[in-house]
Amino acid sequence: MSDLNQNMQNMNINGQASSYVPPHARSSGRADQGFVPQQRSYNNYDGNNYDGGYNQGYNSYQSRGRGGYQSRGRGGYNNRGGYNNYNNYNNRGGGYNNQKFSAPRFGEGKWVDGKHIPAPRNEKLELELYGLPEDPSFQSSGINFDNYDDIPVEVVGKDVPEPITAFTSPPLDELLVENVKLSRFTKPTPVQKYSIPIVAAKRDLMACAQTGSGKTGGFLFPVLSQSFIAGPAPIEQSEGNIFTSNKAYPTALILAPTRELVSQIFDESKKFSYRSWMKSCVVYGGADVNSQIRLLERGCDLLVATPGRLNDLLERGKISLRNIKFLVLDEADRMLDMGFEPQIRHIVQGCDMPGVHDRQTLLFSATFPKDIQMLAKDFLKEYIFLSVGRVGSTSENITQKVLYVEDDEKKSVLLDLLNSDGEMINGLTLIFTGTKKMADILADFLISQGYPAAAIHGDRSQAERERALDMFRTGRARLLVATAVAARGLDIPNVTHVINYDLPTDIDDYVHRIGRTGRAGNTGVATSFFNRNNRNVVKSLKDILEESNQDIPDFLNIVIRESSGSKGGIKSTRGGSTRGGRGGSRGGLGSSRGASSYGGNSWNNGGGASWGGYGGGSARPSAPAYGNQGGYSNYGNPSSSQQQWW
Ligand SMILES: Nc1ncnc2c1ncn2[C@@H]1O[C@H](COP(=O)(O)OP(=O)(O)OP(=O)(O)O)[C@@H](O)[C@H]1O
Repeated sequence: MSDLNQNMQNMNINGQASSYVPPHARSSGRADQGFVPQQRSYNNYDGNNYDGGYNQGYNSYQSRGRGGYQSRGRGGYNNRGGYNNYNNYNNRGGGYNNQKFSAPRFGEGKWVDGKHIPAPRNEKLELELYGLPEDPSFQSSGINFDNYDDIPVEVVGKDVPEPITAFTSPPLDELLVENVKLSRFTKPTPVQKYSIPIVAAKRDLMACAQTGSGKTGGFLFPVLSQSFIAGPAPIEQSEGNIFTSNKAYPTALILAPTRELVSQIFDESKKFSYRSWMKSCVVYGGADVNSQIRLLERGCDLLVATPGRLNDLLERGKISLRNIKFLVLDEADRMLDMGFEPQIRHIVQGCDMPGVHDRQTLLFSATFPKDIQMLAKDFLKEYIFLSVGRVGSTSENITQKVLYVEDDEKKSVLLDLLNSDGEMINGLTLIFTGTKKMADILADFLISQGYPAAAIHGDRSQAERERALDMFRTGRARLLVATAVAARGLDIPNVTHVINYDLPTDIDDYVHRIGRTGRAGNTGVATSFFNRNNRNVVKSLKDILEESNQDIPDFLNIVIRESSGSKGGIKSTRGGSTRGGRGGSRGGLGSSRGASSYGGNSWNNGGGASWGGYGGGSARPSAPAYGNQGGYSNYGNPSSSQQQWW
């Protein structure tokens, strides 16, 4: 890698063809011989080869239309017979009804006469849910996990509860603590340290934390724990007999932008709701709606959904939101980017969900542009704002490299990277392209060169997308070529390298893309191919590299200089010309308490969102002072164009 880097750094970027001849194109014979990728075998814990049963299991899964990643290879518990019913064991009407009508199933507890009765432990299920410690398809925390403690945290709001330092009961429910231990989580990440007591104190929360730093647990732990303690809401008589109305009445609703993300959150929720009265369901578009309805009819206490499909099911009268105690919006900025705002507003304000004072709302977002602030103003009450690290910053667990590569050299350089030491042996590599077409072309190219590659993008069917992800997770495809559809939230263990074959045009996407590696305290590498076509992000890319103490190649400065001399110049897209959502000054907040000093000025770099106006002492936050700082020019309506490249 280092030789290659040297070559790249020394490349002539003055528009002449490079003299660099990639090793694989030289007559060394490697290209002729073809590459025989080394691949670790990933067997199921029970010793069955995953390949063997995959298709059969996958198809049967599809025919049930269950949704989610059940075939993703973490033991594949729908593929093997004995456990096929585990996820179908949901009793109708959720935990409330268990007490009267249904015998609990494996791993499902019940709520009886105001008491939580957890199910007995089940060894096989635990193996399915939590895996073995050495199983690489389960994320384990890495050597830098303790470094999260050094990340500056800022908490703003009235009467902020003290953070916790360990997973203990109280404030957490005992069962949740047991499930956290089964997941081998030894201590909370910063976002979890704060979110757990904040939610326990019945407060609303708006939060932002670095990629891979445990935001999912940040909302799942407190929501599940509080629900375990409080139990389900009784169904009112006026609703009629729910056994004939076949409606689901979830207690908690989690909205997230993509099918993959909701499926992943659903999987996590099953781990942490194990043995409890809470039954999880997932619904998303692109999968058979009738199968999802049948599952909902069997009971749903925690619903993870994409906004579009949830609206559909609400319109069909299959779900009532009247019992919602917790509303979580994950990746809120991405949902707005994707044009989901009308659906979200309809779900929250236009159906039967309790009002803002009768539920708790948690909003997680990487950026805080104007429309997110509007949403927060309408959906949250006197909330606490939590930020872990600088908003939009990258984790220092990721080593970022930028190579100058002209478009027509990208394939060659990619092959070089893939052939460099250990690349195809040690971990998984995620390669991002700018377009769906390029994702297919590149995956085909890599396969033709003998590399185990799969592709995922928005034009692929749901089954194809799940299959590609599954192959990647299980290591059967060690390379996944993806569009931005895989940029956010996906938590795939053992991704050691992210390659931006095409850099994104939005620097926030860069942050999320590279955040697929270096998660949970593990280290990772992100390599980006840069050329003059990427000049729109050059300044913001340099800012990001600087902030996270990475090397800055000279060519970035050259292109910045060139561009600032040209008509219009170059501006940082960070909080400036394109999005304006990053950073953001937040004047006028009430009390402020940081776990460590936040460095004050870093919030003011962006010049984008003004986070002002929320008076600490008022019963409700007053309208944020949006500040009109000119940071939002392109932010308004990206959904249609975005979906083209997804
Ligand atoms: N307390 C913890 N101890 C150890 N590992 C943890 C802990 N909390 C979360 N993890 C693991 O860290 C990984 C990243 O967590 P998660 O996916 O929630 O990150 P995230 O902050 O939501 O990232 P992104 O911004 O990319 O969505 C997951 O594999 C999760 O299981």
